[in-house]
Amino acid sequence: MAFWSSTSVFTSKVPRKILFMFTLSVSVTYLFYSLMSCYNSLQFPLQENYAYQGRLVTEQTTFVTLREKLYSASQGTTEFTEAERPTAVSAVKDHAEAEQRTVEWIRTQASPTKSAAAYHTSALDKEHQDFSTTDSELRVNCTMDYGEKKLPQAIIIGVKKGGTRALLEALRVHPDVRAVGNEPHFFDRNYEKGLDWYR
Ligand SMILES: Nc1ncnc2c1ncn2[C@@H]1O[C@H](COP(=O)(O)OS(=O)(=O)O)[C@@H](OP(=O)(O)O)[C@H]1O
Repeated sequence: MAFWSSTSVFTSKVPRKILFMFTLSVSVTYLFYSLMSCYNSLQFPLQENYAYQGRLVTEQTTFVTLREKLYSASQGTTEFTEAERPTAVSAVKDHAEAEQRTVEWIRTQASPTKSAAAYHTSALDKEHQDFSTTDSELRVNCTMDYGEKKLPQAIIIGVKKGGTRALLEALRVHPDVRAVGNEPHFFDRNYEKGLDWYR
């Protein structure tokens, strides 16, 4: 009595060439869908974004280093040299002034009437309390690599091909605007990662 495995019956009836083509097409299809599903993680940022992010990290690192040094100096643990002190103080002051100017600008732009201005001012103050990193939190929340992490003060929302990238690049030109390098897609793709990821 002869025993035939199902595989040998299959291969004996179907030409090997067709079987090979079928296997190949299934593999290619599988590979294609795998690439499509992880398309986002495979998206490489543009070269200029690398350059921009490099500049951003350098600036932020310098600022945080100076700020921490100043804090340490105020606590009496770090000594600035006479040459370093004026530069450090003015860098921190410039950054703080830039942040203040941005907040003032938002207040004036977003508040056409006096009552609305009062409303927005209190709302902004509340938001500042809720979301901003305080000086005491700064030492816990900031990393030396990425600087001070904050939630955004403005969000660009738009459909695909709606020109959001052009708007982002135009806003980025303003010296007081700090914009992300790539679109973070927090609300549509990364919402479950939470606010800590978003910062
Ligand atoms: N001002 C203005 N007027 C007309 N068209 C404009 C404008 N700004 C950007 N664009 C065009 O918008 C397309 C890019 O949109 P997005 O940045 O939203 O693209 S993306 O979906 O985020 O990838 C992109 O279109 P395509 O070149 O066809 O891709 C841009 O050329």
